[in-house]
Amino acid sequence: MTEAVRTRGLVKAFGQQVAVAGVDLVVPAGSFAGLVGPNGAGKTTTLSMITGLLRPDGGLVEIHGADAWAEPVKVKSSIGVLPEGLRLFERLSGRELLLYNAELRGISREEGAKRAAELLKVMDLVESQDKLVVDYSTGMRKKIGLAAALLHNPAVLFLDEPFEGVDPVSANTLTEVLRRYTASGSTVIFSSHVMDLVERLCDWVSVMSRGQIVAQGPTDEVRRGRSLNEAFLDLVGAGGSGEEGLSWLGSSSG
Ligand SMILES: Nc1ncnc2c1ncn2[C@@H]1O[C@H](COP(=O)(O)OP(=O)(O)OP(=O)(O)O)[C@@H](O)[C@H]1O
Repeated sequence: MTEAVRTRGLVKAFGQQVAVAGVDLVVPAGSFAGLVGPNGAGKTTTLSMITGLLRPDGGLVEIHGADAWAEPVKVKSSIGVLPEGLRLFERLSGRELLLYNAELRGISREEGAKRAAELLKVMDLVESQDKLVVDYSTGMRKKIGLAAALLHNPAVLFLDEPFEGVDPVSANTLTEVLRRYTASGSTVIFSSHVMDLVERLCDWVSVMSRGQIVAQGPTDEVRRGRSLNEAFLDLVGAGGSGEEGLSWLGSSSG
């Protein structure tokens, strides 16, 4: 198995708060991989350390065998990132954003313009290509962010909650684009809370809880005959039963 991503003992604390407590994440090349976990499990922190946005306190990140923090230029040229919060260049139009990204990535103007036009078409953003990104809706921002992340044809694509705020038609488009991309041997890793989506799309899943990987492998092996949602609840604990407290809620006697 060729590994697209491997982390060894990845650690990050914010003051007293240990966000990531020794993560060994593995994703085989060519996977459509899901990273799932409850709120605060450490998914964003882990993805930020893998993609060079946040320096780890300890541990190792390897992308296709290269140390991401020792060889940042080499590794960053081979990855695409759709980060949480989507910090984009707001005062550029969608088309300008893609052309600027192409230039930053060292792609020729002609090739950049061609790729930008194709991506805008696939993402159904042709009509909005001259609108400023600041005026884009949430879903449009996700789509232009994904287009920018794909422009240089990276070997590995990291997406933090790519489907959040995206309408079903656009989600279908994104899915098709990503499926085509992984079918050619590239790797997608995305974080999500939507278990049905992860179960439907992903052939590999890593489950995080309290800063650690609690299960990881081919989706069918992690599910073991259950739905992914059931497996997830078993693995991370279903949390509060909801039977205690809130006795006042729903009472209409007052
Ligand atoms: N910059 C920061 N400063 C302090 N604490 C942080 C910071 N970033 C993350 N944390 C803490 O680290 C823990 C993990 O956060 P993280 O955002 O990685 O979780 P997550 O799994 O992505 O959660 P969610 O699903 O809610 O997005 C949380 O307890 C969070 O409060």
